[in-house]
Amino acid sequence: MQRQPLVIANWKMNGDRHLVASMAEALRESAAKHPQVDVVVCPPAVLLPAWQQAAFYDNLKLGCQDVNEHGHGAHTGEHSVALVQEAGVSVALVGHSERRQFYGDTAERIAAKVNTLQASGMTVVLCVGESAQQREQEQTFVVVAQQLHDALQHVEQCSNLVIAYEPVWAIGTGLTASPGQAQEVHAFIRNWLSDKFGPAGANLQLLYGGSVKADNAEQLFAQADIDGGLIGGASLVPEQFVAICNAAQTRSK
Ligand SMILES: O=C(CO)COP(=O)(O)O
Repeated sequence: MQRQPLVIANWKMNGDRHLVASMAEALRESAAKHPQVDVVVCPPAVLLPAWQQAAFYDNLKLGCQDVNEHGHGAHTGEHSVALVQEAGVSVALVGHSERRQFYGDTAERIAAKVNTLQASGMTVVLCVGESAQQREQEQTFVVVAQQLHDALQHVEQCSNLVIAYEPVWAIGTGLTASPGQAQEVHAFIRNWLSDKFGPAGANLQLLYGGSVKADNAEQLFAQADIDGGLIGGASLVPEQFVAICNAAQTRSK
């Protein structure tokens, strides 16, 4: 079965209403050039209403960068699944390395978030990836397998699940994994998912993230097990992001 290409913008703590307007317009204008590509934008939560107001096209969805694992209550500063859904969100990133490193996303919390999201029917984009030191010590596969195991240990069926491989050393550094390095880990992840979930696991969309730009996207997306990208810096520049969406379209041909 052919997997639909998918490109996700992670704006992190960047952007404003003007960028929402210019990005929405650029995407709308280019939509005809990437009709087979699912595009998701994950702005900071306060910009979700601005995105909701911006005109939409069929394959564009809204995402959030994180959610709280609890349903509601005294969790100052946090957003529940119900709150982000109210803002039009249907896709959530979970376990981004910045949240793992700096904002207390332990393996247990990540698993709890995955479970809460799965129960809601939202699409989970689980982020995994090794640090530079772990790669040097040849721990990449061990680390990625452990992260997958920890996050998915209570998950029995894998609908609405996407895995993003984001090597920490490639995020925001300009150091992209080579297509070969990225493919090797994606193939490993696909095997792992196949072992756990069977054919449905083997057919999940897998994304690469880490310094994807307009000029390296096509080569990365051409790899057998890479179905698209999770884009940080380049998702803040309309021409760059549109070019990356166009590169994903070539994959589906
Ligand atoms: O962390 C990322 C996306 O989630 C990748 O960020 P960059 O594309 O800026 O390296």
